[in-house]
Amino acid sequence: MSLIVGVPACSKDINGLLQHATPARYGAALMGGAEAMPILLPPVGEGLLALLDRLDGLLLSGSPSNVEPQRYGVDQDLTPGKHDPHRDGTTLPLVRAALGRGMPVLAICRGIQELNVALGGTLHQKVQDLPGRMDHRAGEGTLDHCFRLKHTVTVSGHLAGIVGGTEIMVNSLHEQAIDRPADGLVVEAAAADGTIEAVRVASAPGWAFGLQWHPEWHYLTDAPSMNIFRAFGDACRAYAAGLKQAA
Ligand SMILES: N[C@@H](CCC(=O)NCCCC(=O)O)C(=O)O
Repeated sequence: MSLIVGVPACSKDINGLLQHATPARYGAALMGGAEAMPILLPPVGEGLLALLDRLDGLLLSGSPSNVEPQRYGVDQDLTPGKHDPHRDGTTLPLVRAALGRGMPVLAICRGIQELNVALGGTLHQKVQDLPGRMDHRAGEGTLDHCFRLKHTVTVSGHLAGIVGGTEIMVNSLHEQAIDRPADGLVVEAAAADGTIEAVRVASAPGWAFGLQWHPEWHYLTDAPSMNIFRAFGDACRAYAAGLKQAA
């Protein structure tokens, strides 16, 4: 039976109509890399938790929108107008519930930021404005340019075993990043400027990682990216089998 991985959508105004959407490449990487079927989850809030029994994994995708700062106790909003409260109101409770039941979670870019906030951590709102930090934004140009492998990250722990090394090149398309990691998160990748690039949810019973970069963009041509999706698919298969055994 096919694995089913939930992908919460963003709430976007497209041509004057409120729509639920996420880039198709996340589903493509789930099918091609994890051998799982993606199912787009509308960002309708906590009611979505009722679907968790039907899912074998959860992928939190990237998005140009930022997590609302008041959700991590910060009043000053440095990116007004760049938020998606419907998505925040869905992904934060959803990822907590998924982690609690040991469901595999792969959180990418905005996803790692949601993961951290959901578990009680905080974010930098404009990393490029911090002293000593690189500009982690994509810059201008074609999509291939924006998603190019841009800087190295030093990888450790379980993730180093998954990607097959302790130093890899990653793309970089973000202005926000983890400031204070939530309790229970283990940092397993960092950029040379100290920016946290990956975490493992050590406090979760299941396979759960957050990545600040986008492995879905390179999953066909970059071994670390493919390894991440294969490991996620293996974790989802084991989770699904375990639930069947438990049933
Ligand atoms: N908005 C956050 C997260 C950035 C992010 O997810 N970038 C990817 C957007 C492009 C895409 O997914 O197509 C931040 O800026 O830190």
